[in-house]
Amino acid sequence: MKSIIVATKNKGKAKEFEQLFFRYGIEVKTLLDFPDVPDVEETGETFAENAILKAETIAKLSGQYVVADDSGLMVDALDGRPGVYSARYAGPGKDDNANIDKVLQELDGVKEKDRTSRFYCALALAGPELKTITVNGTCEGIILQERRGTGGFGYDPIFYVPSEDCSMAELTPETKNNISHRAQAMKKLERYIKKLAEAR
Ligand SMILES: O=c1[nH]c(=O)c2ncn([C@@H]3O[C@H](COP(=O)(O)OP(=O)(O)OP(=O)(O)O)[C@@H](O)[C@H]3O)c2[nH]1
Ligand SMILES: [Mg+2]
Repeated sequence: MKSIIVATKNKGKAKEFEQLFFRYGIEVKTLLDFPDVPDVEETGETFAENAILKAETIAKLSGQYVVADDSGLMVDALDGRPGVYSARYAGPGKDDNANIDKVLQELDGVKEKDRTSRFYCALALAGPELKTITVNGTCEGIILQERRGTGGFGYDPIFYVPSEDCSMAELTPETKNNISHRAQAMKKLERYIKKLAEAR
């Protein structure tokens, strides 16, 4: 296998997956390369359900091996929100900035020790003659009072990573791809990816 489809229309994720799969010599195509493919509705109640939904739908359509990512931010003081609704937290049509504003507003007055949170990533691998595989990864952090850094995407500017002493948006792409929830999940998928890479 020289290439794989990652069933995402998120440019930030697409970039990260290009780098993550490059390590295995695999080229990534995303749904940004196939603009006519309709959105897969994320009707699941969990990250894993949504990742399976996206991977299996696109695998069926394409007949190829597909990885899908469903991920999000879970804030303890908000009972785990934004959670599976992370991409659309501030409402339909709103962007990353509006989502960040909503989280900061909801945490207004909450002390640092109570601003604990984590990013969660579920990955599903689906394809011909393959029982769909799901894995997950997490990354622990603290929600900052204000934005820091310009890298990454989504909630990265307000997500402080204690082990690196900076926000996720201040990390180099290489470091984010070594420590992130997505990187942790990819490590668990590694042996399956390697097998597929060798098989074709
Ligand atoms: O700061 C962040 N750093 C990350 O590393 C990260 N990973 C996920 N997220 C947030 O969670 C949503 C996923 O929702 P999601 O899995 O449905 O993806 P999406 O709708 O953006 O694209 P698609 O893959 O479904 O096409 C995203 O939009 C982001 O708001 C992140 N935020
Ligand atoms: Mg989505």
